[in-house]
Amino acid sequence: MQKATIFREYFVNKRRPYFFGFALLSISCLLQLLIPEYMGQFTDKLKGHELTYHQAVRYALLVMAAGFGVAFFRSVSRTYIFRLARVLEMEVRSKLFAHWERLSAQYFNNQRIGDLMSHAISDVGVIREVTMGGAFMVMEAAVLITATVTAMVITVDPWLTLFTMLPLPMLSVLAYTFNKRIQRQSTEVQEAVATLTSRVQEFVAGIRVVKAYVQEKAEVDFFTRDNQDAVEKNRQFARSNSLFGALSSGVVGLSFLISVVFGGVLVLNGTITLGSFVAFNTYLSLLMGPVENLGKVVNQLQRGRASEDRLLAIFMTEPDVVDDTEAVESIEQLDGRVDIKNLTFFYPEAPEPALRNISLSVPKGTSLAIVGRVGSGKSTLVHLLVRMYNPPKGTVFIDGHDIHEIPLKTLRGQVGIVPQDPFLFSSTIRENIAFDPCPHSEEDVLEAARLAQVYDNIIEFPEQFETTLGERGVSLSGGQRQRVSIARAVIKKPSILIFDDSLSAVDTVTEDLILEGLHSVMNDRTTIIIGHRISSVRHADQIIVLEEGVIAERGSHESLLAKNGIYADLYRKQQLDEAAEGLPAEECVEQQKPGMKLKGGLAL
Ligand SMILES: Nc1ncnc2c1ncn2[C@@H]1O[C@H](COP(=O)(O)OP(=O)(O)OP(=O)(O)O)[C@@H](O)[C@H]1O
Repeated sequence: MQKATIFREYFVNKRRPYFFGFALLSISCLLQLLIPEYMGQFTDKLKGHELTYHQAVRYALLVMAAGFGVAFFRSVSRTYIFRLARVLEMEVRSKLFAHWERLSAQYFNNQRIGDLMSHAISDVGVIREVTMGGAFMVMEAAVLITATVTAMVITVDPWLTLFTMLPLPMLSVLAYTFNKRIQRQSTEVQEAVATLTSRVQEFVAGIRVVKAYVQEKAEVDFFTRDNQDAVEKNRQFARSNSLFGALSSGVVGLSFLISVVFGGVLVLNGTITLGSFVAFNTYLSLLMGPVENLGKVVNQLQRGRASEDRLLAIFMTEPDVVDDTEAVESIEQLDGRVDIKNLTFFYPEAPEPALRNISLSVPKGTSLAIVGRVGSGKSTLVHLLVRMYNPPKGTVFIDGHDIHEIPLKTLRGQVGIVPQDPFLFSSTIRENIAFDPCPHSEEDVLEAARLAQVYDNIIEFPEQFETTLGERGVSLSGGQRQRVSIARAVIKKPSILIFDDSLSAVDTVTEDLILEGLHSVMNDRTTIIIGHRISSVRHADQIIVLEEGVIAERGSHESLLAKNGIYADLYRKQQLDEAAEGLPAEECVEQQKPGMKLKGGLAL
């Protein structure tokens, strides 16, 4: 996108409606010129004692009619132009949202929520102000200044007009001087507001952590500091604006002084009539508003440019995960065979790879479990399967297709991922579960909830599936949130189902019930499960152990125990932990659920 396209494109596309609004506004401006003319005639007649009662009433009515005409055409054109700007505001905001939706997870990793909100609200608002009030003021100033100065020259005196106009170029000098300062301060105000917004957002999202660590006072101090900073930035901005306004008014006042002194001399020596002098000063008062507005418009345009630059920077950010040119539209269905060949993956700008030389195969309908220490690359590996980030070409294959050949819509429609963070939207439980482009029946929602072992919890709420969740699902426990998140993935009946450590907040009994329940729907589908508990992964057809991005061990539960390596070590530690709690690892599940013996594979 080229520079300055938001305004340019908009004014080019809307040139006809703007021309119509401009025509209406011009009528209003021209009607305004009648008033000084009538005032001048009235004064001359009055001074010459020629004014009859009838003529006085006529002048009063003419001035009133002109006033009504001005008000009517001005308000119609204003409403018309303002409505156009509101449409632009809506369009830019929608375009921004749509663009954000196309950007990758990596983009959002590097952004503060407050900044994003400031772009969506403040910057788009400034764009609207420029095309609304700004455009209106520019049009009014252009017509009114041209017409008024012409009328002054023709109907009163060219020299008086020239001298009176002399101070006005100083306005341009002022605008130039204040130009940079106001633009910089506008950016600082936006940034301060963004910081404040981020602070509030983080505080609300992390309220439990704040309370648990008794950080209320520290948080209030941070907030107060940011709040004061925002006020100070706004104060500086307002100070520059009002100084600019005051100096502009001073310049206009100087014009009035010249008009009164020089015009008075012209009246005294008989060059112009008293009526012309009155008309001249009335013309001058008509000019004051638009000339002052020009100064405001300059400021507004500066702010508009700053906002436009920030928005263009977003629009010019190319999404790094898109359908490749080699994407094959005809791939609409996936069976679920996963092959990874010599995959080495670096996060952008990371010096070390997060994954090194990974090779593995997961046949359709089987299960793979991934274990490993914190930060060993487990989530990275599964995120690459849904192209949250781009794996190198020729490394990740599904059903034999390089993942880059699979349209994103197919890939993400057929691979269900239950993420580590079970984020829920502030809507009903039903809407959170049926969060899929494909419509789902009532029965599908209930079945998904049953499979995820959350049905019994939901029906205990007074509004059951219609229960509205607060932001991040605060009215649910961590385990319930995880299970609603599982229901959201299983309702899609994906060909590949991925659990990214998403059974950590449920007990081992519920975990087994979930896995066993899924067995019926996942019989010929592929499952990948990341888990820290051996109980989550031990039944998988194959297990890999990641260590610093490398597959350190692979095999079945039994073969890995026999190897007596990292996996066996982990297993022993977990057994000791559970024994310390008085609950032998294996006996625990089997004692609590007599008769339930998981079948081969991952019980899926
Ligand atoms: N978006 C990112 N940008 C840069 N580096 C990242 C990003 N996400 C993860 N990493 C790094 O990649 C490595 C692997 O992270 P990953 O989240 O895959 O680990 P993990 O095994 O899933 O850890 P955990 O068990 O804590 O979930 C870590 O060193 C991490 O710091």
